[in-house]
Amino acid sequence: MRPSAPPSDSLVPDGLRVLNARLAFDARVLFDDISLSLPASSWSCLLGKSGCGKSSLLRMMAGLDVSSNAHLTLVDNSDRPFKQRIAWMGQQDLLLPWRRVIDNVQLGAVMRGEPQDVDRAMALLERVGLGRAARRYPQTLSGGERARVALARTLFEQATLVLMDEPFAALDAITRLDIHAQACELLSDRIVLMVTHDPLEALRLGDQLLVMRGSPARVERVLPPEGNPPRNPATPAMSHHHGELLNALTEQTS
Ligand SMILES: Nc1ncnc2c1ncn2[C@@H]1O[C@H](COP(=O)(O)OP(=O)(O)OP(=O)(O)O)[C@@H](O)[C@H]1O
Repeated sequence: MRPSAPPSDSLVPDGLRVLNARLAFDARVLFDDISLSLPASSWSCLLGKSGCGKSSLLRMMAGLDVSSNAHLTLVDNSDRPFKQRIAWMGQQDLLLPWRRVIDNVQLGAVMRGEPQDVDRAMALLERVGLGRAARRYPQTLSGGERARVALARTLFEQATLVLMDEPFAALDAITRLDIHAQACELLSDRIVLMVTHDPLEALRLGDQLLVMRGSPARVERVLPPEGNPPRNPATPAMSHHHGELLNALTEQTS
């Protein structure tokens, strides 16, 4: 296996630290004392066996109520409350079928009772290649187009931290490659933490690869391949890293 390093302890300027994350359901401790650093303008991909607590960790970071025995501290150098600086993108796009695409992009503003900004929403739709679909309803779009609308809605939020829980899992392989490239470019100035089950997706997009394993789970960093994301998945180096990451995911730890 390639050299791995424990999550860095240093505070990253303009980045984010998660400190002392703990989650238990009754007597079952999923993880305890997990700390990680998420650097500014970077993608961190979180992998691990089903049930190890990846989604729960993300939900805890989003400030959602996961368990009475859930705790973590988020630290960065901004004074604005975290809840105002977090965007969420999940496996389901959660587009409202009765709202046009342009209105779905602005949904966050509507729900918060803020003024809409049609020009900015339109500019974002143009950036994801869907300017001409602005007046359509979600059910008239393909899965890939819906995912791009969800991406535009995430961008509309102007959040510093973007939490993604398997956002591309439902897409076919080719559409996924396309949207990887787009998401990578459009979210390059954010702190992204993405849960994925797909090692190749993590290797393509991750500046940092975080593997949760063990019981209670710990987080270990696995070095990503050379080069900047989005990396070409069809290279010998990627195949090599793919094998190593699969090994890291399946190796048993106490
Ligand atoms: N409210 C709850 N009460 C009891 N157990 C729960 C509750 N919510 C989640 N769990 C358990 O916590 C564990 C972690 O769930 P979580 O969804 O975070 O895992 P995950 O690593 O994201 O899994 P997957 O990769 O399959 O999505 C699971 O075993 C789940 O059954």
